[in-house]
Amino acid sequence: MKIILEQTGKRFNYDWIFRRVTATFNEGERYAILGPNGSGKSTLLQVISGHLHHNEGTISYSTPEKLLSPDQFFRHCAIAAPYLELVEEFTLAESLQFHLQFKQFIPAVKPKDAVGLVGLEKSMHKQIRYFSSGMKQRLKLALAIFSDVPVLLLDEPCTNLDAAGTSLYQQLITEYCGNRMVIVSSNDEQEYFMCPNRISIQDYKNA
Ligand SMILES: Nc1ncnc2c1ncn2[C@@H]1O[C@H](COP(=O)(O)OP(=O)(O)OP(=O)(O)O)[C@@H](O)[C@H]1O
Repeated sequence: MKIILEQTGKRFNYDWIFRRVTATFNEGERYAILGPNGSGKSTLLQVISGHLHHNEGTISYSTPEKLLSPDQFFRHCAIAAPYLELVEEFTLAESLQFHLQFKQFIPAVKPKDAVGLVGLEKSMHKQIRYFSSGMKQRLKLALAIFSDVPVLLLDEPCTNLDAAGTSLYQQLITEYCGNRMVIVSSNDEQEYFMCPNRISIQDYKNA
């Protein structure tokens, strides 16, 4: 999978959040989008994911075989982000079952083992509405990182995690991301420790 942004810009009303972003995201590489609070990291990640439309420039998605239309890209990526909510009425078991209808897990992770890998085995039949914020985040990370897709998009992945949760996140990235493309939006080094490629959103302000 390759994602190419050319002269891409996004505005909300009359405010340009970023302009003229030209970047290539290559198969298997890891990228961090960096910048202070409110600078537009999350907006850029949402534009890349297709959740938000850009206002100028282009974004293209391609596999080695073909060009994908933007509405096909979601099948090839998994996202963990604070604004993507879990279904509160589901139990953990139901959440897992629901997710697996759309995206299978990587061969290294059997669905029955996934919950234990993120320390939630005791909550299998608890409704998500009764999960703590850190438990919800562990589940979001599991659903994204274990999904068998070539692109992982992670927005502030350690939000609400304690120190043990943060080291679990780092372990999951190290053990399960393999050769997949990972793009992290963050201002915390612990979240983007694995990303040699760094994009500063500040470079695209007032451009
Ligand atoms: N739906 C929206 N309508 C109008 N403005 C928005 C909307 N979403 C975000 N913004 C604005 O866009 C700017 C960038 O927000 P964004 O969430 O991308 O920043 P961020 O760099 O991810 O911040 P943080 O580090 O605090 O998460 C902010 O000024 C924000 O108020």
